[in-house]
Amino acid sequence: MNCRSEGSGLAARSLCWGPRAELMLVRDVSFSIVPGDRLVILGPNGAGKSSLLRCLFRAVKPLKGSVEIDGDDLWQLSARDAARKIAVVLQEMPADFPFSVLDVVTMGRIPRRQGMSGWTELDREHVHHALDHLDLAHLATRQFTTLSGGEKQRVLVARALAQEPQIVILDEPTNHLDIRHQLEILTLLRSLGLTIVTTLHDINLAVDFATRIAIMQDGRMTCFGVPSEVLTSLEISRAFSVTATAHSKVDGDAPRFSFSLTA
Ligand SMILES: Nc1ncnc2c1ncn2[C@@H]1O[C@H](COP(=O)(O)OP(=O)(O)OP(=O)(O)O)[C@@H](O)[C@H]1O
Repeated sequence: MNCRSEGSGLAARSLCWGPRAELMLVRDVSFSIVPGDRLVILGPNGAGKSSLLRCLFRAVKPLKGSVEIDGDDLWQLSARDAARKIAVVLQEMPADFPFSVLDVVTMGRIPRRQGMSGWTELDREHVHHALDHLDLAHLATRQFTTLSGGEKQRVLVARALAQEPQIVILDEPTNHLDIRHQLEILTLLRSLGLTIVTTLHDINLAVDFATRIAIMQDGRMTCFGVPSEVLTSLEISRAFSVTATAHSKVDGDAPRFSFSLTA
């Protein structure tokens, strides 16, 4: 079975959202990515990154503006169609979550289920393929709550893959992962050919992973573009209020950075 897919285009048009009209957490955000793009959203704590993601995967409805998938307004799609197109990997998971790893990954198939029918052979194939892909087959019968943070993270990515989405949206997918698993998960995501939108706090990981970078500050997208253009010492220093020093820029690639507190 092949996990590769085409991905979908995704766009935000003058997007605004907040829990109430006088508290806007996403302010007039516009961007557009094409199928197969990997957009990394960077920004300081509280900049509105997770709030923007929530708009993109239809958890909250924009107060103004719109989100489009392949030119279609996200809110004109049925919830089921949206769930088939977009898979989401978040941090939060209830502590009392009495399911096995196999159960959790199988949940990724729910948007693909026909009526009240049981799981098909195809469903099982996708689930086992996703478990194998994330090196989780040996944990299939374990209770999800007994896993380490890194193992849980891999299960949630496997659930997303089992869904056969065109777009995967992830909030800090490398949290809890050791450096090897961070690199493995980003390499895997990159190999899928899907459209990916993710937040990351590690700017140097973002350099290698992203085809597009966005920087958010105070609810606004202050920069958007290819990593080599957006990730400059000046922009990073400005956004994060630190001194960012660029190292070893080669052949038009974005450089790596080291950081220190600004005196
Ligand atoms: N429902 C809400 N009501 C009030 N304030 C909220 C609500 N949701 C988020 N906030 C606040 O809005 C700001 C942006 O939150 P958000 O989680 O989008 O930021 P973030 O960039 O993802 O931050 P982090 O990097 O710390 O995860 C934060 O100050 C947060 O406390």
